[in-house]
Amino acid sequence: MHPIKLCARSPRPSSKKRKRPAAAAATPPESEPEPVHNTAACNSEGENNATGKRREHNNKKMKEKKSKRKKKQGEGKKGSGILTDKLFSDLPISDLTANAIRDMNYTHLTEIQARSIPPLMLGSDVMASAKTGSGKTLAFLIPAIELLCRLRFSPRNGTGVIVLCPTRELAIQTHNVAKELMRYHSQTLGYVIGGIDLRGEAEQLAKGINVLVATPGRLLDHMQKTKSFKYECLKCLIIDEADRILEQNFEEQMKQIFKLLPRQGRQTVLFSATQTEKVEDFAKLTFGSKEERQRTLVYVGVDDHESKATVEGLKQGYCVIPSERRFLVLYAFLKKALSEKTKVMVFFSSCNSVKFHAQLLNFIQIECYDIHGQLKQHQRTSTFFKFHKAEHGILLCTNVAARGLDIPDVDYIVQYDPPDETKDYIHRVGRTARGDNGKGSAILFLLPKELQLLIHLKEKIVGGNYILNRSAKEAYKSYLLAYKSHSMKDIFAIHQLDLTSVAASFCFSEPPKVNLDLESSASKHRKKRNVNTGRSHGIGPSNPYGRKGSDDRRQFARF
Ligand SMILES: Nc1ncnc2c1ncn2[C@@H]1O[C@H](COP(=O)(O)OP(=O)(O)OP(=O)(O)O)[C@@H](O)[C@H]1O
Repeated sequence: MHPIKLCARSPRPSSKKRKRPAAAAATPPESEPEPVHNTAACNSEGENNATGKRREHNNKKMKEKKSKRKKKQGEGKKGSGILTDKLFSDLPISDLTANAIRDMNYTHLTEIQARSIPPLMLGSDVMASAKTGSGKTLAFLIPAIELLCRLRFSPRNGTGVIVLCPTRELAIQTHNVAKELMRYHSQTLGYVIGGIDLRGEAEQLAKGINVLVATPGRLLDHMQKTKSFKYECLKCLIIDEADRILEQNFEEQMKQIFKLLPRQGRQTVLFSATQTEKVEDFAKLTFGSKEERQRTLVYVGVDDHESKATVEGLKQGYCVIPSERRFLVLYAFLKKALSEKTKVMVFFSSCNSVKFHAQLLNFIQIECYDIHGQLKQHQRTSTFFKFHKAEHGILLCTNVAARGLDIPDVDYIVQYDPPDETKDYIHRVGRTARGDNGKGSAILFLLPKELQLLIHLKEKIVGGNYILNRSAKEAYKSYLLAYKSHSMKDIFAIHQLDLTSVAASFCFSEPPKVNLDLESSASKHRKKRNVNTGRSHGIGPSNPYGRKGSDDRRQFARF
C-alpha cells in the first residue's frame, strides 16, 4: 500500500475568467502564416482582396478579444505582477518601434526588459535569464530591430539579425511578434524552419531578409546550400532558449553555424528561462575568450536572488496514481475541463503516446488536439494556431510544445508522464500563468514509485538558484541507491515526512482535495445493475473469449 490516496486537485471554479492583461496577448496569430515568409516585403507588395478581408476580419476579432481582457484587467495599468515602473515611452527608441509597441498595448517594461534592453542597445553581448512568461521575446527583439533601423538596413544588405529558436512553432511565434514590432519599419522579416520547401525559402532569402528567425538545422542548410543567402553583414545573433539549442542534438549544427558566421562586429545574445552549466561553457565559444572578445559581456539574471524557479501565479500539485488508473483520472479530469470550458495542455513523454491518447480520447468523445514531432509541419502549424485561438480546449503534446510557446489563457498543465529533466518541468508548467498577473495551475501525475522525483524537483526548482548539473533520471537513480539500505517501510516513512514539506514548498495552498471516487461510483453503478463484478461474462487475461456455454465447442490453446 502506498501512503497517498488516489485523488486529484479540484478543478478551478466554473466561472470562466480571462486573466491576462490586454498587452499580454501580443502575438495574435491572425491566421496561419502564409508560405511566403518575407513578411515586410510581402506587405509592401500588397495583398489580394480576399486575404486582406479575412485578415481584417481576424484582426477585428482579435481586437475585440483584447479589449474584453483590457476591461477586466484595467488598461495600461502597471499590475502587481512582472511589470516594473519603467515606461516604454522613456526608452531611447525610434518612433516607428515606439508606435508599434503602443499599438500592441504595452506601456510598462517587465524586469527582464528593463534590465536587458539598455545594455543590448549599447551593443554589449548579453546572456540573460528570467522566468517563463516574463517577456524575454520583446527584450531581445526591440534592440535588434532598433539596431538595423539605425544602420538603415535594406534588403540588399542581406541578413543583419538572426534569431535562433529550438522549435518551428516557437520560430513562427517569434516571427509574429517581430512582425508586429516591425509594422512601421522598412526592414524585411522572414523565417526559415524545417519541414517546409527549401526552394521557396531560398527564393525569399535571395530577395534579402534583414531579420531572419530560424531553427538551427534549417539555417545551416541554407548557409551551406543557398548561394544567394547573404549573411556577411550579420550584426546580431540571438539564441532564444539557449540551453536547449546548445544541447547535444543541436551542438554539432551550432558549431558549424558559428564557424560560418562572421565574428567581426557581431553582437551575440543568449536568452533562456533555465541556464545550465552547458550554456556557460558554450558561451565561451559563442562570445569568444576574454582576450578575443570585442564587446562587453553583460549577465542579466533577473531571478538569481529568488528561491523559486517558477512564477508566482502558478499553483502546482501532484497526484499519485497507480498506472492502471492513470488514464481514468486523466479522463475524469479532461471531462470536467471540457464541461467547464477550460484550456488544458497535457504532456506525454513520446509521440506514440500522444497519438494513442489523442485517438482514444477523441474516440470516446473527449475532443482534443495533438502536437508531436511525427506530424507533418502543416498539421503541426495548423493545430498550434487552432489551439492558440481557441477559447477553451485540450492539447495533447510532447516536449515539442514545452518551450517558449505563448498560448493565451491556458488554465491547466497536466504532466501525464513526468519530465526527464527538471528544466523540462519548468518549461512545461511555464505554458500557463504567463505575462503580467498571469494565473494557472499545473498538476503532475506520478506513479507511486516515482514519488522520489518530487524530492529532486524540490531541490532543483524550489531550492536556490537553478543550475542544472545532471538529469532527473540520474538523480533519481542515486537517490534510490542512497536508500538501498533501508527497508520499504522505512522508505515510505521517510517519504511521508519529506513529502509534507515538499508539498508545502511546492505552494500547494490547495492540496489535492477532490477524491474522484472512481471505484465507488463504478461499484454503485454495478450494484444498481446488479452485475456481478465482471465475472459473469468470464472474460479475463487467461480467457479472452469469455465463459463457455454448454454447447460451446471452441478450443482454447494456452501458451
Ligand atoms: N511589457 C509587457 N507588458 C505586458 N505584457 C507583456 C510585456 N512583455 C511581454 N508581455 C506578455 O508576456 C507574455 C510572455 O512573453 P514572452 O513570450 O516573451 O515570455 P518569455 O519570457 O519569452 O517566456 P518563455 O520563457 O516561456 O519563452 C506574452 O503574452 C507577452 O505578450
